[in-house]
Order: sequence, then structure tokens, then C-alpha cells
Amino acid sequence: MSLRPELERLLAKFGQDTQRIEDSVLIGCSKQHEAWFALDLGLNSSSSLNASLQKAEMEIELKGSFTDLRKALFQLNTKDASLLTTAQALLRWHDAHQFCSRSGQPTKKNVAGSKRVCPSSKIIYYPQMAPVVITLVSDGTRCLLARQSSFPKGMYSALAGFCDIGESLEEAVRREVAEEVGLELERLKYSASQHWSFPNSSLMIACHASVKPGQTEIQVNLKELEAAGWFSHDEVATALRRNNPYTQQQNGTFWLPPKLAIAHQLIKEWVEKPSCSTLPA
Ligand SMILES: NC(=O)C1=CN([C@@H]2O[C@H](COP(=O)(O)OP(=O)(O)OC[C@H]3O[C@@H](n4cnc5c(N)ncnc54)[C@H](OP(=O)(O)O)[C@@H]3O)[C@@H](O)[C@H]2O)C=CC1
Ligand SMILES: [Mg+2]
Repeated sequence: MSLRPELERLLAKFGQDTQRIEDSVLIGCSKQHEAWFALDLGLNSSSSLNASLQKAEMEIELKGSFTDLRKALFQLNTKDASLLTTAQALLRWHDAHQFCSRSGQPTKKNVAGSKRVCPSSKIIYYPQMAPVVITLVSDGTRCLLARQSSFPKGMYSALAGFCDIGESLEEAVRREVAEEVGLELERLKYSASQHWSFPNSSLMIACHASVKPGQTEIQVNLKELEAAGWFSHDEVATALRRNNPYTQQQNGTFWLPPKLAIAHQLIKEWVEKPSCSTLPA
């Protein structure tokens, strides 16, 4: 069944140009091979009064309610969260790449939204993501967690950092850990990866790493981190079992990133198998 007439009706009802359907991007397909597209309703670009009026009308019409993207992500299952981050990342990329950086002319989206082309210079632009390494360092019995001042109060995570141009993942992991806490790594083991939308599209590459038992003294780089420290297996296992960050904030206890974040998976993996960082890659 085509939803296009229904979408055209909705756009017209809310005073939007129905041609905007052409801005949709392909984000996946159902088990029955129906294509799924995403469209930015443009509510953030309207004047604030207009936007809030339209949002209220849309909520009634669609029998739902708008919510903050980050909050929504943590309430969805993995499949829906992945669709939502793909949609958001792709739509935001298109919005920010309307012009060719060589000719200055408008670029044109292909139907699926997988690229944009400049009709004048013929340059093809593809959506970009930045590779980011995230590393859980262990000394065999404890793991190293850190927080940035921008994190929600009380939340600690693994060490993360953007890869520099020309670096391998291994080099990026070793450099980031050395820069942020002054440790030299012994072993490194790849764990998993995840697309991450905040603040812009990143491919998070998660690794376990170990330091030599005698070389565990950290020097926290206060330009990058607010605090960092070693946490025992019991402390981390207890924090993982607590599942309500809001009560933890009030109690002053530390808490860990939510399940959907790859940092959570990495920490959980270590709690379940502390030797994972010392096994051969
Ligand atoms: N999914 C998850 O579980 C987690 C995800 N993260 C994500 O990892 C990312 C990286 O972690 P973070 O510790 O901030 O990184 P870094 O330790 O690399 O520090 C950030 C700084 O790196 C510089 N930088 C280099 N390349 C880029 C780039 N492509 N985009 C933006 N900044 C760049 C900027 O410095 P300057 O301003 O000097 O140019 C920026 O302030 C964050 O976006 C965070 O959201 C972090 C933890 C958990
Ligand atoms: Mg960092």
C-alpha cells in the first residue's frame, strides 16, 4: 500500500509544500520488502511560534507526541533505534550539504538519498561519519572509567576519542589512552562497533585493552576529562545492576551509560568476563 497520498494530505493540511516528499531518504525495508523512507517535517526551521502550533496540531492528527531524540532513542528497541539514528544522521547530512564546495552551485539528492551530485562540477558527495575509538582499559582486576564535564551528572564511561587522519585504529586507541590518562597499553582486542549520532555521525569502534599490572598510575588530562579512576569488578557490576540513572544522581552514586550505548556493552562484556582484555586478539 502506498502511503504517499496520505503523506501528501498531511503536508498540505499543515501548510507545507507537498513537493517536500522528494526530500525523503531511504532508511531500510520491512521483512515484506516494503521500502521505508524518512522525511524531515521541517518543524525546527519554522519560526518558533509556528513550529509549536504545528507540533501540537500534528500530535493530535498523528495520535502521538514529539519527544527529544536522545530520550526517544533510549526507549526504543535496537532495530527501531537504528532506523531512527539512520534517519536523523542522513537527513541532517543532506541539510548540511546543499551546495558544492568547488562550484558553489546547489547539489542534487539521488532518489534514495545515498548521495548528492553537483550538476555543474559533477562531484559526487557521500554521507560522512567520523571514526571514533572507545576503549575499556583493565589492569586485570579493575577497569578504568572516566567522565567529561559535559556528561550527565554522575555518569562514567570508557575512554573515547576521534581517530586522526592517517592513523590506524590501534594507533588511535594507544594515542587516546596515553593523551587522556597517560597509560601505555599492552594488549588490545576489538569488541564491536556502533553508529552514534551525537553530536554528529560517528562510527564508534569499541576495544578492550590491558595495561601491565605494575603500570597503573594514571595522570588525568583535565583539559579533556573531569575525572578518571580505577573501579573494582564489584563496583562496576553493582552499577550495571542499578538501572535508574535518575535515582542514582540523587543518591550521589556513579552510573554507567544506558544499554543502547556501546560503552554499556563494552563494560558489561568486561564484567561478565574480566579476562576479555588479556586474551589474544
Ligand atoms: N556511544 C557511546 O557509548 C559513547 C560515545 N561517545 C562519543 O565519542 C565521541 C568522541 O569522544 P570525545 O572524548 O569527545 O573525543 P576526543 O577525546 O577526541 O575529544 C574531542 C575533541 O577532539 C577534537 N576532534 C578531532 N576530530 C574531531 C571530529 N571529527 N569531530 C569533533 N571533534 C573532533 C575536538 O577538539 P578541538 O575542539 O580542539 O578541535 C574535540 O573537542 C563523542 O562524540 C561522544 O559522543 C563517547 C562515549 C561513549
Ligand atoms: Mg575523549
